[in-house]
Amino acid sequence: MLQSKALGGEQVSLESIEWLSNRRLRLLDQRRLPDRIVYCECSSAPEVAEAIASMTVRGGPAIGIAAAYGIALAAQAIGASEDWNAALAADFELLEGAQSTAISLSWALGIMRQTLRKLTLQQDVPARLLQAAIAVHESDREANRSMARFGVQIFGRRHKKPQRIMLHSNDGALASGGVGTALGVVSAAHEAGLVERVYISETRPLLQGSRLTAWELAQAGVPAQLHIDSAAAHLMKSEDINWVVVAADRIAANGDAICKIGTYALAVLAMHHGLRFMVVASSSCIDLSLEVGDDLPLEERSSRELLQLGERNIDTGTPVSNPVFDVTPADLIDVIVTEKGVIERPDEKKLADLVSHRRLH
Ligand SMILES: CSC[C@H]1O[C@H](OP(=O)(O)O)[C@H](O)[C@@H]1O
Repeated sequence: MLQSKALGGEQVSLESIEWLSNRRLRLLDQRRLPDRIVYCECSSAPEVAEAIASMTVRGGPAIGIAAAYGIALAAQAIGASEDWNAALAADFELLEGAQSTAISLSWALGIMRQTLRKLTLQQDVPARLLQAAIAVHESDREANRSMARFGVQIFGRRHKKPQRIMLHSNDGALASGGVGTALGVVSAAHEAGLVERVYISETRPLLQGSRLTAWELAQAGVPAQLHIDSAAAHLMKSEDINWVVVAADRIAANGDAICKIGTYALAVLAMHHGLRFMVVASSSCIDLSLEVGDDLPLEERSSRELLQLGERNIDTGTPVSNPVFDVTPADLIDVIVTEKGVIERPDEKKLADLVSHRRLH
């Protein structure tokens, strides 16, 4: 069990998602962290869909796991049916529509659909769907461990001295079913003595970096400092940083990575300043049906995220653009770390090989 302390000092589990025995899904409300520890309990698929849309639960893998449990909740509420596909159709559609960028959502729901197709009416469908959701959760936990191992090997193999690493957004335990993707690699590398310092960008407008990553790394005892997003270039120029390490919500067939808004800028800056650029994501994030990253419509969120400053409304009537993801071209990515192995200088063939094999190494 991953533990952490809230700002008030009480011990808190970093598990952002927990299935409770009374057929409820408990979510750590990530909007309230780090100063408030608030849980919300879902008992239906619509409640889970709302938790995803409102970013109560966020982060690609965590969203997929929550959606899988959402189907389990729906099946338990139905109890018995002569036609489970029809009975669950609306819940699947609602959950699929809750977020459109993180492929983990559609991937997890695909696993649930696949499970349902293999079940017969003589079987306990609600129980089997819950088992499938638990398996989705556990497979992500294990994938995180594999990615952390592969990432540490890269740092250990290439570098004699501990590294300085820049992070963006939050891709740790809160955003996953285990230790996280990019943050899992960084935490494991720190335990191996391979991290000198981490530079965390606050990640406006929802501050995934300053609220969540800073909180996770403080609990892990990783030396880190926080900066505003627009300080990244200055720090790369003046601080001898070695790596940028990020997660991806989706990876196109040619290796373009769709990640949190601001990641593309960091990749361009990393190229200019001679830093290496690592993307950490499970192989299920690779979308071979998406030829290039720019083919994916990028999500925009409400202008309120920019115009509501605490109690203050700073709306001047100026039109707002609030894209929440962007595309980092494959040629700016040095290495993609997945649970199956590592791809250096990603390209279409290497990604297709990775997807078709159980493991690369
Ligand atoms: C891929 S998991 C972490 C993922 O979460 C962030 O997005 P959001 O906070 O909007 O869910 C960011 O895109 C990271 O890539």
